[in-house]
Amino acid sequence: MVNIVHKFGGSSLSSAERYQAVAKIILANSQLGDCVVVSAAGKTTDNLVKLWQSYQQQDSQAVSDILLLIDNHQQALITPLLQGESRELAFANLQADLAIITDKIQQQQLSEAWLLAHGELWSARLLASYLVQLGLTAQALDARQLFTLHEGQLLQQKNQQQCGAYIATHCINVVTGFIAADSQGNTVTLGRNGSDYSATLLADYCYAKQVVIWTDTQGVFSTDPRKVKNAIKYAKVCREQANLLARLGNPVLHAKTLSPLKNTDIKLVVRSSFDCDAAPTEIVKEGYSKAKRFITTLDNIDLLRVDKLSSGEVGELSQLIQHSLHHFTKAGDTYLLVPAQTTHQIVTHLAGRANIIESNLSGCAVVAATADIVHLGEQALELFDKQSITPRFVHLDTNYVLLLHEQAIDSDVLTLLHDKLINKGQELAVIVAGLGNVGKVFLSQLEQQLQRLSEHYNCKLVALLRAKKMLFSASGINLSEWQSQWQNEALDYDQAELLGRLSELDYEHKVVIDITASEHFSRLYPHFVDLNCHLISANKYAGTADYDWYQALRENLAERNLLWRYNTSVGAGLPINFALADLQNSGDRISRIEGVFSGTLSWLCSCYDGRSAFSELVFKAQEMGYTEPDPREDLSGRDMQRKLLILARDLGLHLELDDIALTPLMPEQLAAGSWQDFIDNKHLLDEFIAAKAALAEQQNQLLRYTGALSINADSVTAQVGLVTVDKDHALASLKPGDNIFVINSQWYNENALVIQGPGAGADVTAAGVHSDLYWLVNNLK
Ligand SMILES: NC(=O)C1=CN([C@@H]2O[C@H](COP(=O)(O)OP(=O)(O)OC[C@H]3O[C@@H](n4cnc5c(N)ncnc54)[C@H](OP(=O)(O)O)[C@@H]3O)[C@@H](O)[C@H]2O)C=CC1
Ligand SMILES: N[C@@H](CC=O)C(=O)O
Repeated sequence: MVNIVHKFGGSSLSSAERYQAVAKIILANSQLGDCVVVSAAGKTTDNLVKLWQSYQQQDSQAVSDILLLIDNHQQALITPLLQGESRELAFANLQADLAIITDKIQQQQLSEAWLLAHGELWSARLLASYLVQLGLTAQALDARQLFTLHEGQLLQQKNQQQCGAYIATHCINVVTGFIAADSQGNTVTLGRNGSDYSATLLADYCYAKQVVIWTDTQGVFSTDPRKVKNAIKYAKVCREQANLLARLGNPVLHAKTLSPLKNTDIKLVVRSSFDCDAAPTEIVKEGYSKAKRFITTLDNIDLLRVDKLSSGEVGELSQLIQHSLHHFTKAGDTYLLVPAQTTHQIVTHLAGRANIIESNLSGCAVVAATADIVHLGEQALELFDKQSITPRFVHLDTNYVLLLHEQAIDSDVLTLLHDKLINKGQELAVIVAGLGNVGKVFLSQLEQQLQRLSEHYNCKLVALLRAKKMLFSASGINLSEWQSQWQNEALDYDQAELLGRLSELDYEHKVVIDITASEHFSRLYPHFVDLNCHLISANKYAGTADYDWYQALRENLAERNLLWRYNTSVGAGLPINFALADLQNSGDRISRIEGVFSGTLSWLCSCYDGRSAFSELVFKAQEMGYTEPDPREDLSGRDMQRKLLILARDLGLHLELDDIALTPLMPEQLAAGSWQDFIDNKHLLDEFIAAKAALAEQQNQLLRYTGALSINADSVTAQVGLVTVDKDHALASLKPGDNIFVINSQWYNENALVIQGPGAGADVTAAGVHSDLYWLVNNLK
């Protein structure tokens, strides 16, 4: 059974290295029975077209030059790819083909389509032989055996039978794109982008599940990414919009390509063969994706008014000029938008029924949801007015607006237009994990905050996750009644379901906000990144995971242009990460960070005076929401050790957690066992602290838990642990619960930069997570 039909265009096969890359893709993404449709390699079709023209002009010198060029090019592909007998056979076949072509030229019997077909034939033969050499079972198939047209119409039943007969289930079928046969067996071509069409036809005839168009762009973008740097690549586009874009001249997909998929469930995917890791665009059935916004530019366009134009006729004209055409009705008249170089052909064909209304115009079409289109049209006109661009023709339709002018739209104007019309329409899906102490406060402020953010960006809360349950609503959870929605609709927590739901989310951006304290959840970050999610973490586990994992995560994020904020993982809401980033970005070199980085330990040390047991204070700190879910994470010094590691890595240091020396604030035997075991043995903690405090008191000193990171030219040292300080020391008067970060750098050398304030607590931490979300939204703008 055919599972996938892959299609590789000419640029994907332009060199021997590209063939190798394509073979790798096939190896990784195919199973036996799948089809691979190929175009002519690199510039082969252009060369064959030149050969045809030279033949027609009877320019024999040019004919032999081009034949030599073609021969050399094919040899340059065959030589490095094939070895031994298969290389010899490929050379022999090529020479035989060139001899027949030469013979037909001499006999004046050359036909254009037959000649052009060689490009695809050579690609299919070479790729199939190369796959066989790599150990795969593969066969090359000539699509003239599969697709027959009679008077320009596909013979559907016959073609389906032929596909059934020739497509083998035991091998990879490498099929020539672009070509078919007529009912007499003569070669015909399927026109511009014909190979894409071959792929979707084949998928339809073979009941394939999916067509993957491997190309040199990464997918379908909101506008031309070569002209607008921040063009958005969409993960999903519905067929109706893809069709409209194709008719309006968007080069990624041709309207014809989509036609065989009508009324089928076949998935169409556009992927880059040059960057296989890049997320693709999926073209989905109506209703499976929300309408997106696009600006597609038009150049050298003529506008014709045509009497009584039927849709069938538009198809015929499109076939005639080998180009998609768009027609529309305005005030009872039918208009046709045509590439200026084809106007003559069309006007002649329509024999007096077409009038040229405007010629040689440029402009753009803004495509969007019906509800937005009037507003977007007005905004576009306003912007053009400011740029002194006067429209010659404007047409507002249900899901697009067409604006044609004399001046071409340069990339500066297109960027402005894109910022104004497209970026504003983007949506961010917010997924919140963790509804504990901090998460609940964060959520209680979210409705108001999303309102505020909506001035910059549309954000919707689409998922809430807890340890055992999760709630999804792709269209947005109503924040004023999320509790009842949770009660009625929350599902059992299931990791596969969670990842599946995230992958289905049809938003321009997604962010997972991790307010759990779960190491297991942090281990899902690479999956979230694969699903194109930005990350915000209050959770410290990912930032302190082993270095290789951490580094791979960072690299994956960077490759996908995704952002990761984790300001609250150190110092709760204090802007410590901002400050360090700022200093480094301004060229400063940080040499030391020291201080108190635990709200819990700060509060415990400051409040302990021996009058109440230390363990009672621990329970109080837990109640106040300062501690980690298991307060031993704080008492062990581990939480503070994690914070120092996060800061160290932010300074570019390649440290692991255990590179930071640690002395705990509790006896070692309390670390093991359950929290109840700890409670049962709390006297051990009380005695441990009382003894330390008494010793300190003898020196007229106090207990403090501090950390320090020192970076010298030849060494880095880092530790967290219990110290004693004089009663007049700055740390002695630290407000209970406050953190303090004392930063020395090249510029803050003698006189350190100090950041101080509450370092734990649900309110400040939730505020810090909101600050990260605000930062993210601003950076998405
Ligand atoms: N408290 C503070 O002052 C500060 C805390 N932080 C960090 O914020 C995070 C949250 O702290 P806090 O709110 O106090 O912790 P809580 O223990 O109060 O809340 C943790 C939440 O995470 C949920 N959870 C646990 N495992 C998973 C999982 N696998 N998937 C989804 N949800 C899960 C829990 O679910 P359930 O409700 O079902 O148990 C709970 O809702 C921690 O990482 C902490 O280090 C950072 C700065 C300051
Ligand atoms: N338990 C932590 C909370 C913040 O990270 C602390 O006390 O600092």
